[in-house]
Amino acid sequence: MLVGVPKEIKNHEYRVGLTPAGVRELVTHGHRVFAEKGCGGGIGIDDDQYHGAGAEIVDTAAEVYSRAELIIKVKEPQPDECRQLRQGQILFTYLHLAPDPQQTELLVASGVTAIAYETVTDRRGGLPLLAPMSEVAGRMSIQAGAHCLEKAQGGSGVLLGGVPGVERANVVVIGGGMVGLNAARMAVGLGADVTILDKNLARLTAIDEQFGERIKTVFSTTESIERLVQAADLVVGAVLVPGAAAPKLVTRAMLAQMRKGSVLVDVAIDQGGCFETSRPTTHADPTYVVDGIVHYCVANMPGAVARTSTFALTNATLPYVLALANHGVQALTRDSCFLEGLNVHRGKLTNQPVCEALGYDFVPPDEALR
Ligand SMILES: NC(=O)C1=CN([C@@H]2O[C@H](COP(=O)(O)OP(=O)(O)OC[C@H]3O[C@@H](n4cnc5c(N)ncnc54)[C@H](O)[C@@H]3O)[C@@H](O)[C@H]2O)C=CC1
Ligand SMILES: CC(=O)C(=O)O
Ligand SMILES: [Mg+2]
Repeated sequence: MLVGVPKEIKNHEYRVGLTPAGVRELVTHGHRVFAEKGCGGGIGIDDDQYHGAGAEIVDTAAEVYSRAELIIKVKEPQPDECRQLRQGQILFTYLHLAPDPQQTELLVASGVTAIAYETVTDRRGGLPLLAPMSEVAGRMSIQAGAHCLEKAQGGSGVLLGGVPGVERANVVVIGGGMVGLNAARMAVGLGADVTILDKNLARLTAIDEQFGERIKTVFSTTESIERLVQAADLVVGAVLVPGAAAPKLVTRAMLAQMRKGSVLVDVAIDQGGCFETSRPTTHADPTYVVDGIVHYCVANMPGAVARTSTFALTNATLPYVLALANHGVQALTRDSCFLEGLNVHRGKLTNQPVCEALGYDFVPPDEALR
């Protein structure tokens, strides 16, 4: 198969969908890889390394899109990228369609087969291609939050771990999955007082077993969220209902009860955000203030630590990339968990929560592929 790797164009996005190690695997399996000039430059991998691994370096993204049958990316295609996709081509990347009607419309119109990293599942019900970036974003959420709490950033001037004689900060993490667990781990490490909420009791039990008395676990209801957010210095939004738009769990009214300068970090922003007052921001301008509360809502947090993130992501995606290159869309029909990644195929929308969020007719993925 002809595989293409364009350079990412989203704001401050330096990750790349395939490393030279991945190129080498593909080439060894008889595939050809077109890598856009400079695609790995942001993480210190130069064109010579791609070329040495067997890639053909092409000058423009347009050339990658016109020649490749399988496009490997990191972020959702931007409108200019969507317009270069075509029927018969496979796109494999993060999509996050539920909060993004424009991208959805463009992908449907293009006829492309679009497979979303974030909805591929595994046999244990996990999200193997979201997990590595959730680990990164969860860990980053606490360092971002700690920075936002500084006075110069508009924060309340609270140090997460306190010091002897001065109490530590209250960190509340809503959602105890991959992001939440990693956020909690960092917050505990910095000495904060950490509470984690989830509505899945099995998650709370697992966290309790792992952390013991170092973390408080609380069942997530409107009442518990309202009560805990009031006293929080830093709230991390880490919920997910796979594929669906995130539920709005912290309302604008709740902000009025918080101390001015407290911070909300909405990691779930890529699914629309779980705070009523969230809107997506970029690494160039990551925060804004509503009712005295600092909001950090960057939709591609791992892009800031692009080198770590690229290796973490491509370690997870490579087996799937190889399966697609070897078998085309048949790779999906051979593996029901991989099939759950299919979001768009030849003008049909094949992910139910996305259809519900955006008002499209749902076509089951196996039916769409028939
Ligand atoms: N902004 C960014 O750069 C990044 C964002 N993300 C996003 O972070 C979000 C979380 O991802 P993961 O932790 O991997 O998902 P996950 O599936 O591992 O965990 C989500 C957790 O939320 C819980 N949950 C659902 N509804 C809830 C509610 N009403 N109250 C409390 N908990 C609730 C679930 O039970 C689950 O334990 C996703 O939207 C993901 O796309 C992930 C990586 C990077
Ligand atoms: C998961 C995601 O959206 C990201 O890594 O940017
Ligand atoms: Mg994102």
